[in-house]
Formats: sequence, C-alpha cells, structure tokens
Amino acid sequence: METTIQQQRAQSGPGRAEPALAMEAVRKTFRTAQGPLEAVAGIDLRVGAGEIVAFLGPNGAGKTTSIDMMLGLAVPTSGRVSVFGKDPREAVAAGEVSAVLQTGGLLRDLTVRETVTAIAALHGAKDRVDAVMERTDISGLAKRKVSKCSGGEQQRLKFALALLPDPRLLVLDEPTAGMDVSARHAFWDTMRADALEGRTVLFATHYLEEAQDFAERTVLIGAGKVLADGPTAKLREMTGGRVVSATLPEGRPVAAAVAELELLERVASVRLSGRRVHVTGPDSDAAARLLLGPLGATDLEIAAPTLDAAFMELTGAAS
Ligand SMILES: Nc1ncnc2c1ncn2[C@@H]1O[C@H](COP(=O)(O)OP(=O)(O)OP(=O)(O)O)[C@@H](O)[C@H]1O
Repeated sequence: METTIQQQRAQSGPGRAEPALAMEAVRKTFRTAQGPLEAVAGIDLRVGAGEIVAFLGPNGAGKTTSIDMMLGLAVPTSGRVSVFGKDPREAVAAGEVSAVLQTGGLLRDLTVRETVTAIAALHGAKDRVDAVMERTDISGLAKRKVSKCSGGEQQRLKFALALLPDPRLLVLDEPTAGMDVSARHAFWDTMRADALEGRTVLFATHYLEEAQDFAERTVLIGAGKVLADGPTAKLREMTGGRVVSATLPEGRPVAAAVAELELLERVASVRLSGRRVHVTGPDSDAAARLLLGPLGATDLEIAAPTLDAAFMELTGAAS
C-alpha cells in the first residue's frame, strides 16, 4: 500500500517545491520544579507540500511539543517555525493547517452531527458537513451523543472536524491511540484515501508499523532531536531487519553458539537472556537455519523490528 500511495502521488500529487512546514533550529525549554527541561533541543525539518511524514519516537521524545509549535499552540524558545511560509497561527486562522490532537476538545452533550455542524459554521463550511461525515465514516453515528461514542469513534469525529476547513496540511498526534486493531485499520484506510487527494500529512506515532504502512518518510525523534530522517523503508533497513529468537539447548556452551551467530554475514547484534538468544539482522533466514540446524535451538520466533529495537540501533549509531 505504501508503494501504491507513493506511485499514485508521484503521478498526481501537487508540486513539492513549496514547503508545507519548515522548522529551523527550533528549541523549546520548559521551566520545571527540577530546573529547565529542554523538550525540543534543536530540530531542523522541511516538509514539502504533498508529503506524508511519520513523526516517530518513544514517550517524551518531544513529538507533542513540536506539534504544538507547528500549530501555534506553543511558541519556540528559539528558532523559527513556518507553515506554508506563514506564522503557524496565521496558517491556522486561514484554515491551511488543522489537527487531530490527543487531548480534549469535544463537547460530550452534543450529538456527532451537532458537533460537526457547529464547527462547520465557525469555518464557513456548512456545505461540507455531509461530505466530511461520509468521508470519515461517521454518518451512521449522526444522532449519537459524543459521550456515548467509543474512543475510536471520537477520534473519527475529531478527524472530521479537522477536515472541515479543507486544510492543505493535516497534523495528527497519535491519531489511533485508544483504537483497537480493526478501528485502527479503518482509520488508516480513510486517511489513505484522503491523502491521495494531495493533502500534506504529518502524524506522530509510537508505532513503527504505522510509519511503515502509511508514511513515505519517517522522522525519528528522541530526546528532542532528529535521530534519523529519510524514506521509511530505509529506516527499516537501518534498524537491522528482523529479530530471530530461539532457545539454545542445555548442556552446550552458549558462548560458542553466540560466537557462531556473530560470524554470520550482516548480523547486526546477538543478545542473550538466559538460554534465549536474539539475533538482529537483515538475513533472518540464515540465522534461523543455523539456530535450528547445527546449534540445535528450539522455540524459534521471527519478529519485525520494534520501535525500541530501532531506537536502540539508531541512538547507538548516533552516539
Ligand atoms: N508543559 C510542560 N511543562 C513541563 N514539561 C513538559 C511540558 N510539556 C512537555 N513536557 C516535557 O517535555 C518532554 C517532551 O514531551 P512531549 O509531550 O513533547 O513528548 P512526546 O514525544 O509527545 O511524548 P508522548 O509520546 O508520551 O506523547 C517530556 O519530558 C515532557 O515531560
């Protein structure tokens, strides 16, 4: 699906010359009881119009703080943020950027349709109510009170509200947080269809899979800095491919097995916990063959790299 989006957008997407978003040497320091806390520690980022970018990082990496600055909800301590060449607050006022945020914002006593209609009136977009509800798959919930909607349904409603001004840049902060797997898939299906129409999308996520499934480009952030920025497929390669785990047999020295595994070509790391060995590298087949064959290991598992693994590889590489 990632390739399909890339291909279709390469053919029909808008020109990429104009930056939708530019962050230049952006820092944000909070004063806390323990002293100053640098949540964003010098981020440079340029997102071209029509790009789909994942902002990937663990808890506390600085994603939400960065997004707040993109939306004019927070002001950088130093550096500059612009959206389509404008101050973010001007871009928000002009309806050029809108967001689905993690926190709050919905009135519980209104129905879904009342909510959409009220916000549409603010944007002068009453004629878009039906289309937007259809697009985000909430037409069937029109008469339901917001307080009776599930977490996933509320996220879809927030998505509908964000689409009302027909923004050129859509910013999503953990849009699928709290959704179950099927709701998550449904959300991304809707999102993909929308992105194909040429909107620029930047979304924050903890999930490497979400970046892989949806974003052409991933910006990995940690401790307020950009650790890696490039095509999502490349990031996956950089993280060393898959992790092969297996239990080594009793009665044989584990150190010799580890040494043999380390001799395999293109192995990124070999880690032991008790007799359980974890081999990371792009050639999972070779590791699996050696483990199950000569090394006599059992209980083999092969897993895609997790964000934690990716993060450790990249922070290790960066330090
Ligand atoms: N208003 C604030 N005052 C003090 N510290 C803050 C404030 N907002 C964020 N922080 C701190 O700044 C750091 C970055 O937080 P931020 O919410 O941007 O990270 P995040 O990547 O979005 O994390 P998460 O994935 O948990 O949402 C954290 O250490 C957080 O505790």
